[in-house]
Amino acid sequence: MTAQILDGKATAAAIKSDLTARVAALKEKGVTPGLGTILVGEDPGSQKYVAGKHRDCAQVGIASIQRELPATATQEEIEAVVRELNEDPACTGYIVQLPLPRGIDENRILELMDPDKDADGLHPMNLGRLVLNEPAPLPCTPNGILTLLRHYGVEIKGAEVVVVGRGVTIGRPMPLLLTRRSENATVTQCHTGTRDLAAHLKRADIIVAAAGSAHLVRPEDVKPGAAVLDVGVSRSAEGKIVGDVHPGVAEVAGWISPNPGGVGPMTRAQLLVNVVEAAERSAG
Ligand SMILES: Nc1nc2c(c(=O)[nH]1)N[C@@H](CN(C=O)c1ccc(C(=O)N[C@@H](CCC(=O)O)C(=O)O)cc1)CN2
Repeated sequence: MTAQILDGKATAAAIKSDLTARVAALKEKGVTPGLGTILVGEDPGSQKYVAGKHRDCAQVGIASIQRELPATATQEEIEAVVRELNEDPACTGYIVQLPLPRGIDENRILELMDPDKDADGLHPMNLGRLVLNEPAPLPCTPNGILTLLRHYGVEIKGAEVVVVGRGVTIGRPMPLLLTRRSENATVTQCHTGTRDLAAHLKRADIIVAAAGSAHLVRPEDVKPGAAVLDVGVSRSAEGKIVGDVHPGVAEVAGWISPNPGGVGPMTRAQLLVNVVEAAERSAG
């Protein structure tokens, strides 16, 4: 039997349709949400993701503020743009597209952001709030994954979840979201230091593969019926996306997120949710 598709594109479209109405209601109250993006360098992937974020904004009525700097930009030059967006009243929320070029202190840039304008939920204060179980904007990819699982009725409560990867945008925050009382999953975090990845994967009801290692999760590693979310992005010689999940996993899993068309569109939708929620808070 072939796995059911966790269709991120369709689910994101439904979220955007709801947000369009909420943005219209905000505008009637005199509040126009505005998303700022800071893109440093010419990485084609990052350029594509940022362009997608602004396309989404146009669709739902959010204003766009785009700042681009060359790959040669200094720490001080990037920080100056962060300060500018902190002060700009038209910018109600913003993101710094990651990764930043080598040599730039990413953590210092994130720390400089106004936490109330942090649309990615990656400011240390907001990550701390997540640890402390306080309200905060949630990191977009992990929250998008949860929304996708809920949308398709995949049982999270009590599930054994294996998260592969420990990056700041997905791997680190994902277990924090999954182990909240509202989710109540049991999480194992695997990474390059994990001794027997296959043994962990075989026990999982839900796998979140975010290692960036092509076809790391093989069909023989997956428990029949498991939900498998493919977050990894590697590129083939022809420039096509190759995920962390081998295509043969679709014959074993109960649910699978396509890549592209799964978690990526959910990441973008969740960013818009964060922007609209921040604007709604400011509108009172
Ligand atoms: N500041 C941030 N930087 C990065 C984040 C993030 O959440 N905040 N996550 C990733 C990149 N990312 C968002 O920025 C992102 C990745 C993928 C997609 C997406 O829609 N992908 C499409 C395929 C696009 C393609 O063909 O290349 C899909 O999966 O269908 C959106 C956003 C790292 N940086």
